Amino acid sequence: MSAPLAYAAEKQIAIAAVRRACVLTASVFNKLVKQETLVKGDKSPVTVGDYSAQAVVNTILGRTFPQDPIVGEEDAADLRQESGNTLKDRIVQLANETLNAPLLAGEKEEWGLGPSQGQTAEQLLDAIDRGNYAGGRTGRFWTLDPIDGTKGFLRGDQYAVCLALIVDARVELGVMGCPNLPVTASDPSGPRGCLFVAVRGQGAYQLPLADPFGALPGTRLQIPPTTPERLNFLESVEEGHAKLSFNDRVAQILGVTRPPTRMDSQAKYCSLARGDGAVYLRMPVGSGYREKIWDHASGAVLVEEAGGIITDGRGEPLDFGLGRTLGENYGVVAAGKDIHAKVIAAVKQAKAEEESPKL
Ligand SMILES: Nc1ncnc2c1ncn2[C@@H]1O[C@H](COP(=O)(O)O)[C@@H](O)[C@H]1OP(=O)(O)O
Ligand SMILES: [Mg+2]
Ligand SMILES: [Mg+2]
Ligand SMILES: [Mg+2]
Repeated sequence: MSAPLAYAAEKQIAIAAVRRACVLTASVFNKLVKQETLVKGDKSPVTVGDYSAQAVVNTILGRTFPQDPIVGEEDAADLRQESGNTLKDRIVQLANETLNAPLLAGEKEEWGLGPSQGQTAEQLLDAIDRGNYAGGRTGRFWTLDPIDGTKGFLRGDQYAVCLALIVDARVELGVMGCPNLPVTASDPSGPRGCLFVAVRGQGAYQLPLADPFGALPGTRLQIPPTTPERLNFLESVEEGHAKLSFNDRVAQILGVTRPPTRMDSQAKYCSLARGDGAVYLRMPVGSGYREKIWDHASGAVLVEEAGGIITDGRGEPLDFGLGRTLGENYGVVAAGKDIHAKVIAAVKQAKAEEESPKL
C-alpha cells in the first residue's frame, strides 16, 4: 500500500471547515442588518459574518488538531464588552446553527460536525480568540481570514474564506472558499461557488463549493502561457488597499492593452491560478499598512502550485515567518513563470520614474 499523501487529514478538515464557514457567510449576507457591522480600530469593517465564521473554523480545527495554534484576523475583545452583547448573541446563534447543521455531503461524524455540536457563548468567544497566536519562524500553525474582502462581501461582490497551514515559515496547504465566484469566468452569470485547494508538491485544484468531497481531486489548475491577448492585471477594488495608479503605469510599460479586472479578496489569486487574469499586482499606498499573512498565505501556495511565481515588489520571496504580518510592505507580484520577471522589471522602472520624475 502506498503511503498517504502529506497533509491528507489537514486537507480534509480544512475543506470541511471552509465549506461550513461559506454556508454561514452566504446565509448571513441575505439577513445582514446595519447594526451587525462594527468599524475596527484601523477603520476597516467587521461583521457578524467575520466573527462567526472565525468561531466555526477555529472550533472545527480545534477538535481535530487541538495542539495547533491559529493566526486569525479577528479577536473577541469587542464582543466581551457590555456593548458587544447583542452582536455576541447573534454570533453565538449563527455559529451554533452552522456547527449543528446536519452532515453535509462527504462529511464524516468523526470530524465533530453535525447535530449536538453546539457550543456555549464562552466556548465560542474562546474559539475566536484561539486566533490570537503571534506566528513566527518555526513550528506549525494555521492562518485564517474568516472573510477576506469584507467590503466586497458587504457589496455582494467577491470575498473568500481563506485558511492556510504554515510549517516552519512555509505555506504547506491553502484552502479558499469563494461563494460568489463564477465556476467559469467565461460564464459570469452562470453557477457560482468555488473552492480552491493546494498542498505543496501536490498541485492546485478547483472544486465545487457545494460538494467538494464528491469532486475530489477536482480540476487541476495550471496558469496558461501569457500571450498578449491574455495579458491583463488583477487588482483591488478599493483605492486605499493598493496603489492603482501605479498599476496603470506598470501595465503601460508592459504594453498591456486589456483593462484590469478589479476584484475584492484573494479570489484574485484564484482567478490568476485558473488563468482568468495574468498578473496580480498590489503596491502599497504609502500609509505604513503592513500586509497580513492571512491575506496572502493560501493564495501564495495556490499560485505556486499552479506553476506561478509570487514575490514582493522587489522580486524577493514573501516571508511568512515574521509574525502576523509580512513585515515592511514592498507589495506583492504574482504571475506566470513566463512574465513574472518582466513585471518586476516594469515595477522597478515605474518606481524609478516616480522617484525622479521627468521635468
Ligand atoms: N489599508 C489597507 N491596505 C491594504 N490592505 C488592506 C487595508 N485595509 C484592509 N486591507 C485588507 O486588504 C484585503 C482586501 O484587499 P483587496 O482590496 O485586494 O480585496 C483584505 O484582506 C482587507 O482586509 P479584510 O480581510 O478585512 O477585508
Ligand atoms: Mg478585516
Ligand atoms: Mg483579508
Ligand atoms: Mg477578513
